[in-house]
This record gives sequence, C-alpha cells and structure tokens, in this order.
Amino acid sequence: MRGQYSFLFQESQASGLPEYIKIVEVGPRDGLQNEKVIVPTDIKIELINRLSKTGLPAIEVTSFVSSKWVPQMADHKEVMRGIERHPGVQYPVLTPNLQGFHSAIAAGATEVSVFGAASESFSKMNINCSIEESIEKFEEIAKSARNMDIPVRGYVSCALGCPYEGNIIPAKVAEVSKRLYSMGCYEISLGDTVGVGTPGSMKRMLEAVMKEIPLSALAVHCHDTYGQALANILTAIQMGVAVVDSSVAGLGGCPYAKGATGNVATEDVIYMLNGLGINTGVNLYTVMETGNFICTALNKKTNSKVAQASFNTGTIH
Ligand SMILES: CC(C)(COP(=O)([O-])OP(=O)([O-])OC[C@H]1O[C@@H](n2cnc3c(N)ncnc32)[C@H](O)[C@@H]1OP(=O)([O-])[O-])[C@@H](O)C(=O)NCCC(=O)NCCSC(=O)C[C@@](C)(O)CC(=O)[O-]
Repeated sequence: MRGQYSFLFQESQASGLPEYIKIVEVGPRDGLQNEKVIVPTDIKIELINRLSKTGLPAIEVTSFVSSKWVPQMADHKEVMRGIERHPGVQYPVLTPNLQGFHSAIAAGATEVSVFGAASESFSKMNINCSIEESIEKFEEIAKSARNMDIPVRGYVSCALGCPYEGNIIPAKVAEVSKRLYSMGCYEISLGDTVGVGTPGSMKRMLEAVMKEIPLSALAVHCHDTYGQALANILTAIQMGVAVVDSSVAGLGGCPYAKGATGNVATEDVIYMLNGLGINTGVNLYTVMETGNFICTALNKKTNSKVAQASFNTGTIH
C-alpha cells in the first residue's frame, strides 16, 4: 500500500519553498489534553511509541502542569518514563514554571517548552498570570535549563487572535516572541490557538515577527477551527518558515480556548508537503495507521481529510 503514495513525490519541488520541513507532532499533548475522558496511560505511551516509528523528528510528549487545571496530563511522569526513545527524535514537554521544569527533568525530559501568549486575558486564563509574570517564570526556567544544557522551545499563543480579546496586533506577537527568543528559546512556535487566522493575517503577523527573530527560529502552530490551517501553513512556508506543528488525526484543542478545535492533522500537512516535493522524512502511511490506532482507542472519527479519503476510497487521488 505504501507504493500508492510514491507518485506524490514526482512533482518537482516548487521553487522558493524550503527543501525540508520539520514536523513537530503535538498530538500526544495538545491532541489529548482536551479529551474529556481520561485516556489510559498505556494508550498514550503506545501512541508515542508508534509515532516514534514514523520518521517524525519531534514528538511533544506531555505537560508538567497542574492536574487540577488539566486532569488529562496528570500522568505526565508515567508517560515520560514509559516511552521508548528513538535516536534522533526529540521528546519535548510543556513546563509553565520551575516546579514543572524540575518535575519534568526528574522524569527524564531532555527538552522543555514554555508557553506564553500575546494576549493578557488568555495568559491569565491559561496559566493564571499576566504576560509579564509569565516571562519572569520562563526566565527562571531558561536559566536553569541553560545550566543543564536543556533546550527550551517557546510558544506564543493567540498569535492570530484571542478567544477573549479578539484581534491581537502583530506588534504584540513580535514583542513576546522577541522576549522568549532573547531569553534563550531556540525556536518560537506561533500559535493560532483558536484557528481564526487567514493567509492575510498570517502574512502580516509573520512580517512583524520576522523583523525581530531569524526565520530559522520560527515555527507555526495552526488549529483548524475555521478550516484555514493548511492555507495558513502554506503562506508561512512560502515566507520561508520551515517548522510546522501538527497533530495526528487532527486531535486537539486548548482547554482554555473554548470552541477551538484540533490542530491541523499531521496526515494532511504531510500530504500537502509531499505534493509540493518538500521532504519531511515522515511516512504518511504509518502516520495514518497511528491516527487510526488513536481514533479507535478514543472511539472517534479522524479529523484528517487525507485519512478519511484514504479509508473511504482505499487510495489517495
Ligand atoms: C501554570 C499553573 C500551574 C499555575 O497555577 P496556579 O494555581 O497559579 O499555581 P500556584 O503556583 O499558585 O500553585 C497552586 C497549586 O498548583 C500546583 N502547581 C503549580 N505549578 C505546578 C506544575 N507545574 N505542575 C503541577 N502542579 C503545579 C502547586 O503545587 C499548588 O498545589 P497545591 O498546593 O494547591 O496542591 C496552572 O495555571 C496550570 O497548570 N495551567 C495549565 C495550562 C495548560 O496546560 N494549558 C494548556 C496548554 S497551552 C496550549 O494548549 C496552547 C499551545 C501551547 O498549544 C499553543 C497554542 O495552540 O496556542
């Protein structure tokens, strides 16, 4: 069946686009955190182990946050300790403060992500502090991480809009991104938390952020609430962004962004990039099989259009 997809690589690479795009798989964290029913720990571990065999270079494992705030991530230590780690694959985890950072390191994490926002209201709702206070907490993490040689990734949520404040100006996204980058975050992932962005707002936001941060340090993290995610990603990669976050089967949403649906499906991103002749190193078929595994475990239908089409027709056209 794998042979069916080989024709997707036959198109020549569209000029001006990155030759390689790194996909950061966020399904086990962003994808599962919003599930109402607690997913058994062994299913989470199996999901990550299967994803590790697909060629994905980075898989976000879990969050070291309060279990009162996000009960689904309460088994973070067990998940972190239980997964098989494949050489060359990064396994970052979310840490909002030093307490989370120390728990993560004790559980064996070798990379962490801090998660800030370009919206005051979202910051307060999500991590119970202002943007300024969050930066102070992240600086503490960055300092400890530096001493331990632990890479830190930084998220900026609400980069294209906020569920509480609506429009967010690109200058604010650029400002928060710059502060995270300046404290040592090696990469800034710009989150369209509620999926309200369009190619137009993505372009304007990136133009502002790119004045402050090298392109090579930027990633996009698009939710697909308004069906704009692939178009927004294409816009970002046309502007030179070469790191894309996505979630197997399009699982996900943020518990503090009501109504936001899942991240763009990893399967759909790979299909688009394959069609553009861009290398990801990821095997579409094994990601679809993994999507099928987690959807069966959760008793839900995949949000991936590519997986739906493939299962309906037995092939991809
Ligand atoms: C940040 C806190 C902890 C502050 O929560 P707080 O209540 O302000 O924390 P606190 O420092 O006042 O401590 C209160 C209690 O929380 C505990 N606590 C304190 N820190 C931790 C920790 N790290 N791990 C575990 N427990 C912790 C602490 O020990 C204490 O326990 P108690 O004494 O009451 O038993 C809380 O607000 C929280 O956990 N928020 C969860 C946020 C979250 O996970 N949101 C979803 C992820 S973000 C996202 O999805 C967006 C993203 C990244 O995908 C990008 C995008 O799409 O835009």
